[in-house]
Parts: sequence; C-alpha cells; structure tokens
Amino acid sequence: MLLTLEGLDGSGKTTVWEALRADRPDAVFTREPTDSWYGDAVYRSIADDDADPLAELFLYTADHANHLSSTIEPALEAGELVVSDRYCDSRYAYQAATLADTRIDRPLEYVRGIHRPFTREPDVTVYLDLDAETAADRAGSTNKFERREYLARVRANYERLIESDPDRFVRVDATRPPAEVLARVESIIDDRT
Ligand SMILES: Nc1ncnc2c1ncn2[C@@H]1O[C@H](COP(=O)(O)OP(=O)(O)OP(=O)(O)O)[C@@H](O)[C@H]1O
Ligand SMILES: Cc1cn([C@H]2C[C@H](O)[C@@H](COP(=O)(O)O)O2)c(=O)[nH]c1=O
Repeated sequence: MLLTLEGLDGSGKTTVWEALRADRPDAVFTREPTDSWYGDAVYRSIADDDADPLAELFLYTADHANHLSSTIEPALEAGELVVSDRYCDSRYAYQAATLADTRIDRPLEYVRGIHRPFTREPDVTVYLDLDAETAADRAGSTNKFERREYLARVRANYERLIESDPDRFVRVDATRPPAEVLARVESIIDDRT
C-alpha cells in the first residue's frame, strides 16, 4: 500500500513521517524531493529565486520518475507499506501555483496530464490541513515557496485536488497538537492495512 503525506510547508508532514518511521520498522519510508542526484538538482532550483517555473516542474518530475522506478515500484511489488513525505500531489498543488502566471493554460490539469501516463497513484493521501499564515510561520519562510501569499494559492489547489478525488484523501486537522495528529494518522493506516 502506498500512503502519501501532503500539505503546506510547515504543516507537520516530516514530524509525522519521522514518528511513523520509529513506530513501524517494517515499512519503507521515502520522500520527495529524493536524496538522489535528481533531488539535488531540485534543491538547486528551490534555492534559485529566478528559476524558470517550467524547467523546475520538469526537474521535480524527473525526480519523481526515478523515485518510482528505484524505490516505490520495487517496494510495492514486494508487498511493503510505503510512506512518502510528499509525492505527485505536491507537484499538482505547488507547480500549478508557480505556473499560474505563465503561458500555460489550466496549469493544474497540465501538470496532472504530464504525470498521468507514468505515475502510480497513492492508495491513500493524508492531507495535513493548515492555514497559509500558520504554515509560513512554522516553516520560517526559508525558501521562495514558504511565503503566505504563495502558500494560500497552493492550499486552494490542494482543495481542488481533494474535491476531485474525495475517496483517496483523508483530511487531518494540522492545528492540533503533534501527538493528536500522529494518533489520527496511525488510526488511518490501521484502518486501511
Ligand atoms: N501539530 C503541530 N503543532 C505545532 N507545531 C508543529 C506541529 N507539527 C509540527 N510542528 C512544528 O512545525 C515545524 C514544521 O514541521 P515539519 O518540518 O514537520 O513540517 P513539514 O510539513 O515537513 O514542513 P516542510 O514541508 O517545510 O518540510 C517544526 O518546528 C515542527 O516542530
Ligand atoms: C515534492 C515537491 C516539493 N515542492 C516544494 C515544497 C517545499 O517548499 C520544497 C521542498 O520540500 P520539503 O518537503 O520542504 O523538503 O519543495 C514543490 O514545489 N513541488 C514538489 O513536487
């Protein structure tokens, strides 16, 4: 089973992912951007305030393609529970926001369309729901994505994704204390495995 953790920067994904990893030694824990050289290229782009948004989309997508073939698909074929901190929905929500002011029409549909022929959809996606202001405060605004106005647009894109696929997404209130958020995610996994 493939479970993904999604949400704005600062919503608590990594906090949950690390706690789950400590509790479930048999599962496979992975993340995007990955720690491969493709992921290194993505992080170079994140650090560049002037990066071309279309080029950046394809860097993230290359990292995802390699993540699928090197980690996700082999683990799923071996019957493992796979937990990924960010996955394709991050691209749909974030890159649709960065592409909004370009010549690309309907960027969310465009980014989804690029993935459709090759990606493997998650079985369940936990969405850690947090307002953009709290998210930017928690994340510390250390990169170009962690700004309140941008995160508000990303959040609106996540809402569109949830609306289009309500059976896959499970919304968790990320304003609750960390132990409560973790307990909720644990119960979602227990219900589905
Ligand atoms: N439920 C929570 N309530 C309050 N603070 C939290 C909660 N969960 C995490 N935090 C704090 O918020 C900050 C960001 O958490 P974390 O790194 O887990 O978020 P993230 O979603 O992985 O962010 P990013 O996408 O930027 O990596 C950390 O300081 C963390 O301790
Ligand atoms: C996978 C992915 C990530 N991003 C953005 C979101 C964050 O601001 C950074 C790095 O992610 P992290 O979880 O904070 O380490 O990259 C993105 O815009 N698109 C994506 O597909």
